[in-house]
Amino acid sequence: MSESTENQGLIEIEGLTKRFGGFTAVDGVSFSVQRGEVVGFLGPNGAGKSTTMRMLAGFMLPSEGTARICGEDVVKRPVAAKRNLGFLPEGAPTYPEMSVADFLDFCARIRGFGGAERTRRVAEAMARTQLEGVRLQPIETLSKGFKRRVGLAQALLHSPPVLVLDEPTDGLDPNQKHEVRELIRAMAPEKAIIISTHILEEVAAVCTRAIVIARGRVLADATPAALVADGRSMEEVFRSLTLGAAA
Ligand SMILES: Nc1ncnc2c1ncn2[C@@H]1O[C@H](COP(=O)(O)OP(=O)(O)OP(=O)(O)O)[C@@H](O)[C@H]1O
Repeated sequence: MSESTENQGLIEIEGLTKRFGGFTAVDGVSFSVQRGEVVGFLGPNGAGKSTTMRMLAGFMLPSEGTARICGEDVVKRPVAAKRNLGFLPEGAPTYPEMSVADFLDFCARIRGFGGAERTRRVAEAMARTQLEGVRLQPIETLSKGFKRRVGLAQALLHSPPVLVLDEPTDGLDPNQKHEVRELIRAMAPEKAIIISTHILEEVAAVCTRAIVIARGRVLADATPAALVADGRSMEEVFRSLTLGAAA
């Protein structure tokens, strides 16, 4: 990574736009994320959070605009960009018939790890997401929270500097939510992390910055403390921003 890339931020999004036919789901979104930042991506259902994250992760082509990870354009240099990225998509991991251990081993192989290094990485990812107890169970037989954690383990396998996590605590019980938040906090100093969430307390608990979007547009981009500086609760701020946009 060059010095100029380091100064630019590990994530750089400029004018990102996605149209589905005549409908604009993401509308000129721009922001950058530096190492050490945990950005909470907030917005009502259908605001464009997952679509933005999918474009950033190179899983969906933008209609306009660019996204770069560690300076690498996700459309022009997808392999280089994805090497530096861990992505937790919405929902459950694919390959439901595979066991947790086999799935993670398969992901590690695709990431280019072999031998003892691959074994070590799979074991470490399972330990960090507390999956050892279900390591031999087929993914399709797991509860929603466990499936989520398999997805998270897959995103962490290669220790990427950038993490894009779409609702990482969705479906987890309170103890597991706590564990995942602790894990995100522990990794934060070394990485640039974006998490989408509907849980406003999560933003105060783990995020250094909050970006609120509605109807595909960024409505606020500030620290959680700045958003509630006038004495309102995070819920009140969220409602006034997003209901205003829907009017
Ligand atoms: N493949 C697609 N084809 C057509 N419309 C789509 C497609 N994917 C997303 N959309 C629409 O784009 C808008 C944004 O969806 P998106 O999933 O990004 O929202 P979100 O903020 O992640 O919502 P949620 O909080 O419910 O997960 C929605 O209106 C959705 O119906």
